[in-house]
Amino acid sequence: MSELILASTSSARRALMDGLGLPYRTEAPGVDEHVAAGLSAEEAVRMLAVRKARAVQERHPDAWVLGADQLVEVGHEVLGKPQDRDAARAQLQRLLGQTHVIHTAVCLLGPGGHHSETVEDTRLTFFAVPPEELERYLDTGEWEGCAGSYRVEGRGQALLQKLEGDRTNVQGLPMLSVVRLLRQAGFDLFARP
Ligand SMILES: Nc1nc2c(ncn2[C@@H]2O[C@H](COP(=O)(O)OP(=O)(O)OP(=O)(O)O)[C@@H](O)[C@H]2O)c(=O)[nH]1
Repeated sequence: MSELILASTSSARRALMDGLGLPYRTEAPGVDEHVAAGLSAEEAVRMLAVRKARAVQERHPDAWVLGADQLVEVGHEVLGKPQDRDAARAQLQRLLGQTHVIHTAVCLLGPGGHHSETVEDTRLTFFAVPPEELERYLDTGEWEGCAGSYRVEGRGQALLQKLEGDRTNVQGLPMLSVVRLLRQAGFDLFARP
């Protein structure tokens, strides 16, 4: 198989791919992540995952390229990555005591016009915790770089009352789906190095 590129700057996505053990490298997609207003969260993440993968594939047309994007949906609001602590506080105040959905899209592009994609949802319910506990969680800094301002594999799991779906999907890549897309594309996941 020609090389596999993860079109991502996300350390969490890199950690998940490292766990799979396939040879790959990362490259920043370098795309504008704005999408038209009025798109559903699922439409937006799908569009952005394809946009990221295509941007890298244009630079490396013979490679396999995996792109991903994630948004948090709570009620009718869609949340991305917070810009600062105050934005992270506002996001978490919206999530505490509620159920929200993480939508993560992945897109696999390959030689010969291969294009496969999927969107996975994970539902999470958070405990309602007092403001002082929220401030202590913000002090961990886990909000930085995370859609929804928490890390499900870190101290954020102390906020978690219920999780329905693929936990890795919350971290940034739905690994059950990533494995399925790679196998369907013909990858040997235990190839000799
Ligand atoms: N470690 C961790 N990261 C999370 C969690 N929830 C969301 N994230 C990260 O939040 C980010 C979602 O924003 P995106 O716009 O999809 O991705 P990004 O960080 O800009 O990275 P790119 O792939 O380069 O676009 C990703 O990096 C996810 O890995 C979590 O529970 N744990």
